[in-house]
Amino acid sequence: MPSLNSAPRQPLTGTVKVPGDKSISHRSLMLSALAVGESHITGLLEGEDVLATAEAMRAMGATVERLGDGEWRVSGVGVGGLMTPDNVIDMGNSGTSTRLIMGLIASHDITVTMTGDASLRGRPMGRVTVPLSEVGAQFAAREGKYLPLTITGTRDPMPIDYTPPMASAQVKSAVMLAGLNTPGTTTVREKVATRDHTERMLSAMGAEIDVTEEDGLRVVRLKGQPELKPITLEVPGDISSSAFLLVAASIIPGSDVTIENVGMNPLRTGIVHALKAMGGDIEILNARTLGGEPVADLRVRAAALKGVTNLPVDPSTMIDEFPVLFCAAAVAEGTSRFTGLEELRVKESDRLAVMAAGLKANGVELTEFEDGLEIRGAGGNVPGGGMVETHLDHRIAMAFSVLGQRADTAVTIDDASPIQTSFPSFIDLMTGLGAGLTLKA
Ligand SMILES: O=C(O)C1=C[C@@H](OP(=O)(O)O)[C@@H](O)[C@H](O)C1
Ligand SMILES: C=C(OP(=O)(O)O)C(=O)O
Repeated sequence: MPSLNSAPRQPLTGTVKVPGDKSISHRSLMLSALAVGESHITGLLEGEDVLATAEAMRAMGATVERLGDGEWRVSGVGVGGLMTPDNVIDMGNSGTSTRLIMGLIASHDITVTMTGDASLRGRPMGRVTVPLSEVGAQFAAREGKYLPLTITGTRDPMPIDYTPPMASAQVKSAVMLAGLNTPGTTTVREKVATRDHTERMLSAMGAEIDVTEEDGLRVVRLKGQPELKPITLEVPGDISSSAFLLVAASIIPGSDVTIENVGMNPLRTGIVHALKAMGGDIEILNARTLGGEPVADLRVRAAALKGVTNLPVDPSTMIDEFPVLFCAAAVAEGTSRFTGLEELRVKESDRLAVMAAGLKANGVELTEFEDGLEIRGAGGNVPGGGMVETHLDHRIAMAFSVLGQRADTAVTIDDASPIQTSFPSFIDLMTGLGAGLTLKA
């Protein structure tokens, strides 16, 4: 369990690319595994979460091969062609792999047992077992809702019309993916629009998928049992990974960083708007489209950030970026107040409680609410000197690596290993730009 020491070194300067988008990488492997023919993917994120998806799709019969750095070839089994794996599948730390693959299995006549690490085994699965039971799948889960869990899909799936009670792209996608091998039309009605990578990719692969606005809801309808065409896809850089660089360069005086090829799907760009609302200096350059998704280069320069009490963005457009945004608020001048964030309590860790504890340990003043945090910014360096417990959460480890760059005394992160799940090159990339990050065995 290597710990990580974060202390200021020099301004961040340079031009970099971050690894491929995690959400798009997962979906590219799952959907190409169901296509008829050979798909070719470049820029795939080779973090542990996506590798867990690759292994699971292989275990269920697809041919998934790594050709080189980020370059993968997948031969699909066709919609309806998944097979029962000959062992338990281990999803590691990845909620997205678990919930989306449960959707795929639900409408296949196969049985799969899934497990994961201590973090994943504590995350709620009822949010997907409830709608997937309506489809006809059966579940045996620990305490009715946790991994390890055995799912038995049905040979006779029902198309459902489902309105998820929470804003979750994973729940929406699980239901849509179950709808793939289901006759008739599967419908999901979202109260709040969440990331639409599943919809975009299914449409690019030839599925009939239709998105409308009805009675204030975003309604997605998928016609079942399409033949999916294979894809040739270049995965854009992950804006959620870029967020650590955006905040770091904003708060470290003298920084000037350009991140090339960042995915700018409008349902993911909340962090850019949030930082701008705090006085951040971010330029969006060279906007273009790549593989059905908008991308751009982002130039970020240091700025004197101000606290924000009324964030002008929907939380779902930056849900994984709140830990690092809280660190920006800790350094900003004035008080920030973030609410409507109850979903953060069911991520890899309880991100409200774990961030509150780590910030307090480093001298930041704050109040924790049921659904958010109020953070009283230092208007400059935070005291630091604290030990942060990451609780197997990559975003916590990376957020505090960023905060340490504006601390009077170094910040220590107890365990850097979770960073491997989503951003394996994080420490090298940050130190290459000028950050002071040191791993301790
Ligand atoms: O669909 C996806 O790829 C994801 C959806 C989000 O989860 P929820 O659906 O639980 O909000 C996000 O936190 C996760 O990192 C990736
Ligand atoms: C919540 C996250 O991922 P997952 O739900 O896939 O574990 C994340 O990456 O921050």
